[in-house]
Amino acid sequence: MERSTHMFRSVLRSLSSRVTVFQRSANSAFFCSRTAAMSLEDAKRCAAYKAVDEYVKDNTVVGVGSGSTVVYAVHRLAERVKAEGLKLVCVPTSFQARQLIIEHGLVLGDLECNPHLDCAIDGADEVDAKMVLIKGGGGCLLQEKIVAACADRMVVIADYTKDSIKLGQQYRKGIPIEVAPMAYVPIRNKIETQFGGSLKLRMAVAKAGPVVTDNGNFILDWSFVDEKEYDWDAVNRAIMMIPGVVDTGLFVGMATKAYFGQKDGTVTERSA
Ligand SMILES: O=C[C@H](O)[C@H](O)[C@H](O)COP(=O)(O)O
Repeated sequence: MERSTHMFRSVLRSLSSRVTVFQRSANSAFFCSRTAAMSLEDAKRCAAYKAVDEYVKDNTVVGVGSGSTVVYAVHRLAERVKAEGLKLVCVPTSFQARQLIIEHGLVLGDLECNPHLDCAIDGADEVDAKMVLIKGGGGCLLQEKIVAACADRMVVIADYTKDSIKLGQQYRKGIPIEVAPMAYVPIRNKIETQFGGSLKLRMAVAKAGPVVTDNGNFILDWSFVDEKEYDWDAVNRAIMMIPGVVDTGLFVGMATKAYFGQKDGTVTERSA
């Protein structure tokens, strides 16, 4: 009995050092307050809430990205729709995003009915100083790139671990490349010969064999050469020319704004 009371008190103590992450200000906007123990999840949430509050307006079409940070953006979209009566149409970038939109009671759109978006909000695996992104850690790069290309602006939401000067500084899993299954070996060989480094076929975790994307393709993760200075725009274009390559996780010249949630509850910004 004494032991469980002690455990309950220590859980309460640890929670109370962290709960004041969000407060509602007088004008009902949310902001992050600083606490001693901001977690990575708190940092993601701060960035996501700020982006949604600053970029999403009434009567607009919003692209909903994929991954763990986007979950917070969808929470905030749902909160604002409820509180402010915003009229939004949400276009998903993956099966995960589609489920999030439906679960939160948001209006689901698609590119057939909504080919023009006002803004796309998405996470990233890494963002460099020039706003070149690596995306596709969750295998959703193809639809993410298509949706972002249909939006007036692409806004990135991320925690501080995604913020880099140079690609590869933070994200060590390589650049994801979505490929037609039959072509993965010749594509792997061509990229290794032309640009160096090595490519690995991404394997599934709770399934035997490779990861199969929402589009029925495979993913190659390219560990490029750290010491080399790559022109990512040129590299992206060259890889896209290889038959069988469906798309790359290199997003060059697409994102206009990035929000990075920090350890101390602040959010830093970068613009293209
Ligand atoms: O395929 C996944 C997407 O590109 C994600 O946006 C990216 O992996 C970042 O995800 P997270 O917010 O979970 O770090």
